[in-house]
Amino acid sequence: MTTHEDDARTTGTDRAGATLVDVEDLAFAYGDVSVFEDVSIEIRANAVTALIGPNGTGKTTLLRTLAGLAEPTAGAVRYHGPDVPREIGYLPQQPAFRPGFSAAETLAFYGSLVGESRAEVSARLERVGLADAADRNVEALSGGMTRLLGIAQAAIGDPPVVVLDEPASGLDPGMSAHIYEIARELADADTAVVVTSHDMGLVERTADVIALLDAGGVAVTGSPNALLDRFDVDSLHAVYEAAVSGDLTRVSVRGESA
Ligand SMILES: Nc1ncnc2c1ncn2[C@@H]1O[C@H](COP(=O)(O)OP(=O)(O)OP(=O)(O)O)[C@@H](O)[C@H]1O
Repeated sequence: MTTHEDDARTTGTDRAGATLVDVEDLAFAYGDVSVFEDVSIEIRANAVTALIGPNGTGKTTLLRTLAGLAEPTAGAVRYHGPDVPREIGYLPQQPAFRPGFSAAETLAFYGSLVGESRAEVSARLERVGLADAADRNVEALSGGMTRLLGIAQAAIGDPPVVVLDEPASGLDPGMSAHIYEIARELADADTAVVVTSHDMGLVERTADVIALLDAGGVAVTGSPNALLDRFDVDSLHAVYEAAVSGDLTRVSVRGESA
C-alpha cells in the first residue's frame, strides 16, 4: 500500500497534504443514548480516510457531523481548508433525486448553485462514467448509476472535502471498484475524501488512513500497513476481527444491554 501524498504534492495546490478538518474529542448522543465519545481524527487532503466498524457504531452519524448535518453533543469539527463557496460535499447512504428530471438536468441544477456551466457539469458526468445516461430520468437510473450521480453531485463545486457514506454498498464488484477509483482520483486532486465501508478489500486497497469505530469510539487508527503490522496479520479483514470487541454476529446497539 502506498500513500499517494508524494505524487499529489506535485499538483501544486497550496493545500496538498494539509489537514483540512480536525475532529477533536467529538461525542454524539441521541437523547441519553451515547453513540460515540472522544473521537479525534485529522482529515487530510490527498488522502482517502476510511471509517470502518460494525453496524450501528456511528459511522454515518460521524459523517453527518463532519458534513454539518448533525450537531455533536460535545467536541469540535474544525474546517481549516480554503474559503470556498462549498467546503464539504456529502453523498448520503441512499442518495435520492427529485423525479422527473434527467441526470444532466439534475446535476446542472446543483451546478447552477455554485456557478458551474453546463459544459463543466457534462464533464463531471463523463468523469463518473455517466455520459451515456445523461438524458435518462433519475428514476430510471440503476442503483449504481444513482450512486455515480450522487458522487458527481457531492463533488460539484470542487469542495476540498468530500464525504461518501458507503458509496459502494450493494454494487457489483466492477462498479464498486470504479467508485473507489473515483474516490482515489478525487484524493489525488488534493481533495480530502472520507468514506465509510464494510468492504475490507476495497478499503485496504484504497485507503491511506483507516479509523475503526467500535465500542463507542475509535478503537484503532492508522494506515493499512501500520494496522497489519500492529496486529501482525496479513489482511485488513484479520485486523477487523482482532480489533472488534464482542460478538461479531450481533449488532451493536448502544445504551441497551441486548
Ligand atoms: N434518529 C435516530 N434516533 C435514535 N438513534 C439513532 C438514530 N439514527 C441512528 N441511531 C442509532 O445510532 C447508532 C449509530 O447509527 P449509525 O447509522 O451512525 O451507525 P453506522 O455505524 O453508520 O451503521 P451501519 O454500518 O449499519 O450503517 C445506532 O445504534 C443507531 O441505531
